[in-house]
Amino acid sequence: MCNMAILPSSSLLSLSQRKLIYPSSIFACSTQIRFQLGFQIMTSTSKCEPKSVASSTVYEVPGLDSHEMDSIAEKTFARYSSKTELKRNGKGISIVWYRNDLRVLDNEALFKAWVSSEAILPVYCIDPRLFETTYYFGLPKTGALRAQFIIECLADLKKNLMKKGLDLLIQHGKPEDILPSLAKAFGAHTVYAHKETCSEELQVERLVVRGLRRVVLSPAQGNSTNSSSTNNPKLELIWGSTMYHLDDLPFSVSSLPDVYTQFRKSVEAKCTIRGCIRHPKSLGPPPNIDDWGSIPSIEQLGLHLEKATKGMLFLGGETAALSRVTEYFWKKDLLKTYKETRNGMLGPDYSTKFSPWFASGSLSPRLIYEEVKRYEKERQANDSTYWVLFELIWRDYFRFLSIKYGNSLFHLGGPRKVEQGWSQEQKLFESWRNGCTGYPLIDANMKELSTTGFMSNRGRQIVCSFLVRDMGIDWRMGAEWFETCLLDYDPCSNYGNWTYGAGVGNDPREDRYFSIPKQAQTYDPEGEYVAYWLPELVALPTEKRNFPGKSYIEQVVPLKFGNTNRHHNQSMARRSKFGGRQFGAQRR
Ligand SMILES: Cc1cc2nc3c(=O)[nH]c(=O)nc-3n(C[C@H](O)[C@H](O)[C@H](O)COP(=O)(O)OP(=O)(O)OC[C@H]3O[C@@H](n4cnc5c(N)ncnc54)[C@H](O)[C@@H]3O)c2cc1C
Ligand SMILES: Nc1ncnc2c1ncn2[C@@H]1O[C@H](COP(=O)(O)OP(=O)(O)OP(=O)(O)O)[C@@H](O)[C@H]1O
Repeated sequence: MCNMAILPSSSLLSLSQRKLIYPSSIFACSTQIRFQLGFQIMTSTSKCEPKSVASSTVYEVPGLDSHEMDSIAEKTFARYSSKTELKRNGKGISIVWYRNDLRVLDNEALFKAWVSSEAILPVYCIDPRLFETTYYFGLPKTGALRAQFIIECLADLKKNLMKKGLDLLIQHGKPEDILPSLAKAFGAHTVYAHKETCSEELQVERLVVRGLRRVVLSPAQGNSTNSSSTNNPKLELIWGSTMYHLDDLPFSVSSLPDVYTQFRKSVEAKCTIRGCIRHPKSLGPPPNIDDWGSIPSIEQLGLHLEKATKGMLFLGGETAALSRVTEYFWKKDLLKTYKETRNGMLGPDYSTKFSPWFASGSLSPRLIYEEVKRYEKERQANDSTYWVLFELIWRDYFRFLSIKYGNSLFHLGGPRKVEQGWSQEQKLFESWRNGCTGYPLIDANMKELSTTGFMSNRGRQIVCSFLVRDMGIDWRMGAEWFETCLLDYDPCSNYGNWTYGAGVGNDPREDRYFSIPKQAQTYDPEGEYVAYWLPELVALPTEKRNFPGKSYIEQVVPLKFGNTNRHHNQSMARRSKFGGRQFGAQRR
């Protein structure tokens, strides 16, 4: 085992200190104005109306102080703990292998480990493969912003496990090396973990199983019911990443409908969502361990973050996740207007911002389901309260699709094996990645992504369409850049949405062109969003900010359909050359 020095809490960067650093060449955009003077942190007590947003505003998400967050977490833990006496009936030690499920609440792997043992050893492996490069284009596999977010998740998980009478063992290395050696050292009979669905993660699962097979436990340590003396620890994988459970689907996953609406209608009519797993008050004791390892700093991971001066700053961990739920649903009472605001781009409150915590597993979608139902009972039920669940069904759908379509999700032709010519022109791609295309709406979104690790759903659809349709660039380059940057990176949702956006997804009807002039007019009519990210546009009249002409950098490519004139809208009904429709407005 190789442990790194214990991280002093002061070395966890405070929210307002973060900014992703990339090699300077990536940001070789001469017109970029760095606006780093006198920024202001917005918290829940600040007025954060998008219209009055200053270019230097930093929004903490959630916008609550740590005292309030701790109190929210404590109350939520109490609400989601078991009200009845629960009994554990196992023997020996079991291991919980934490992966993308960095939470205590509604964690079935943790619960099963508790039931089946006398002591649980929770472990997280800092897998060096996560800090290598993306598959095709050699970009950083995990950017510094997401790495920092995960570091915070781990620190918070450790704290919450300790409150439950446990701890978190941090190990540096590959799970297939670490878990068998821990199972051997502790005589653990079972390793519990949440099941993943994409090939990189599945390969690790296979290697862990292989490693565990080589460990021989004594009959007293094992979980085998037969009398054989060759008793290996087992890997027990549990489904826990979706709102609808895989086993509850009304069809086998290989027969998953290729049209989302069919999937949604079918699960809504035929399935129920399971209640959250409720834990006992204490999950202890943990096994006796002298050195629980240390959470690495961002520098120890070989990455670097610069102090952030604008945009949203997310705090990792279950405590922050539960606090954001309380803030968005209960404190700010925003759930009731979600459907009207969800296509926004500026500020923390137009949408839930739950995705980074879903991706790290700090937040369970079933808990959100229960909270939506509670809100509907205690406050009101309307289209907006339903719509959050509607979007979560999309998330489920992409997860199930990743099982049905396997690696084709990552291949150029996608699940439909579409044959089409794509460009890999580096210069064009870099102008997109760096936010130097000459189209303010694209540039602002791309700068938001690299600065904060987040981009709105609206923005993601627009920049995806621009890259694949207007530039004709290989969509996997865009998907891999998202993989590097996104705090909420999830292979299923990311590659699923990219294949849809590129027109190679399983549903041929989801093949759409987003007209930038039309999108700008509809979603940023006064140029507030672009002016926030591109301060050089602030001085322009509001109606010119998205259409700055010569006062902004030159456009790197013409638009495929229509010009950049803001009155452009006549040609919207034309069919695209890709066979797809051109969309000026909302996707769904
Ligand atoms: C090209 C592209 C790439 C994307 N990559 C990712 C990704 O890697 N990880 C990720 O979580 N989402 C991804 N999305 C989906 C979506 O943009 C984000 O989930 C959403 O913007 C997160 O913000 P929010 O939590 O405020 O969402 P809200 O609007 O508040 O929605 C609530 C939740 O519903 C789910 N959801 C909403 N829209 C989608 C969607 N289109 N697909 C899947 N789930 C959805 C998310 O879990 C989200 O947190 C991508 C979308 C596009 C177009
Ligand atoms: N979690 C993940 N995140 C990103 N990419 C993933 C993930 N899991 C699997 N992939 C991608 O799945 C693909 C698997 O490729 P691999 O070579 O193993 O299988 P394949 O189907 O034979 O592909 P190919 O024919 O392109 O070589 C790669 O593109 C890999 O990046």
